[in-house]
Amino acid sequence: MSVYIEKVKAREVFDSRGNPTVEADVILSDGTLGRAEVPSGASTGELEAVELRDGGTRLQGKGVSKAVEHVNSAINTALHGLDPFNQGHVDQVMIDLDGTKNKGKLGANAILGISMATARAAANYQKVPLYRYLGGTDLELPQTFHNVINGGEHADNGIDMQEFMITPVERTSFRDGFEKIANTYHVLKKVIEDAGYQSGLGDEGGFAPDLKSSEEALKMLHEAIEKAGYTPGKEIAIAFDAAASYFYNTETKMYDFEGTHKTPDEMGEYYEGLLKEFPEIISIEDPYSEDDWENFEKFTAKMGDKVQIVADDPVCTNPELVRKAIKNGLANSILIKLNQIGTVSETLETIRLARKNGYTTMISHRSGETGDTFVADFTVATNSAELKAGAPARSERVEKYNQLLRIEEELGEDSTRLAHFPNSVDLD
Ligand SMILES: C=C(OP(=O)(O)O)C(=O)O
Ligand SMILES: [Mg+2]
Repeated sequence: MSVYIEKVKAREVFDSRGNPTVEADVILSDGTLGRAEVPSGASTGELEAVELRDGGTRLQGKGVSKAVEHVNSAINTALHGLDPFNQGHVDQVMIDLDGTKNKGKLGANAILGISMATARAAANYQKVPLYRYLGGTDLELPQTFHNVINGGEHADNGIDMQEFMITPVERTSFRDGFEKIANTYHVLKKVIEDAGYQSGLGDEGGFAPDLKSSEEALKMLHEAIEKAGYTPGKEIAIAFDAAASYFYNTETKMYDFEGTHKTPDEMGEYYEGLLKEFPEIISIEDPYSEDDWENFEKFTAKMGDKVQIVADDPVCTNPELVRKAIKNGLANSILIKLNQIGTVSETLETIRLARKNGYTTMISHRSGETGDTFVADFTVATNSAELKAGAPARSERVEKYNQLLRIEEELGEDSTRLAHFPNSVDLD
């Protein structure tokens, strides 16, 4: 082996919500450095790998000094001398060292930081971009989903659904699609202000007006798309993440949604009503709670051939849970968040599993982000065709899109195919 891992180390830095997070370095024997920063969610699935925080887990604002210490001591000792090009082995050594099912001992934030930084170091050593190192050739730019109105856990307003996204659906370059998204975002600000609401921002850079309902938010998106000069569904479509675990009542098994108490069936009727009112909706994430697989499955059986149905909280990027989801027909698409499972190789396994079984995959940022653009390269490398990384505003979000602009420049515009559901079969 010509080059090996000499040393790994980590430090506490801060994320877009001002909370501490892990930055990890992998240094190779020739001095090459790979660096990565770990994001952090707010609407976390119950079964996510553990984000280790000082004085407990998942408490916003708590430090990550224990996770940092695990990198600097145990992980550093275990990885010394390993081949940085054998990502699977590096990840497995950390999984074994941790020894728990949920990475609760060392912390998924410690392990993921080093896992991502290892891939970066290997790419840097080969002097190739990360997307090229991880993905090889025959790559395509993704369709991007932009959360422009924030609700639920991501904003302090009256909207219970979490994310209202716009997405370019024309067969065009990434740059052209993104420009249309940015134009719509600016018009949306005016639509919100003209309706008498504040246009302050939520966690993912979308506006967080104090609307009373999700339907009102969708109406505003529809209006903004038209006022920006586009046809809803033709140039720009709509997607939403209901993140329904947030408004599910585990005792009554009802959905306490925007002042109503809906049965699961009534929730389904509500979604169907939205699809009728806004035919430009092409993707729905987490329409039911992570504790309500039965109704999630029922909805997919009924609506899965009409709209993309994405599973996030119920499966947490976990290959075992994704296997169960596929067997049960839970959804037709899987949301992919690296820190839900905690290593690059396990995330790749989940993606392969989903794809082999006809599920689409949407790579995702977290609501607490950093300037790290790993997910942009990762989406291209895995030909995932879909990425959600927040609004076309706020640098921790926009940096991901700017990285895609750079990648498109390198790959050429032919790399943008916009393989969007349900028209994902390229026939012309
Ligand atoms: C990106 C999301 O939010 P968070 O990072 O808070 O889980 C999501 O729920 O899809
Ligand atoms: Mg989600």
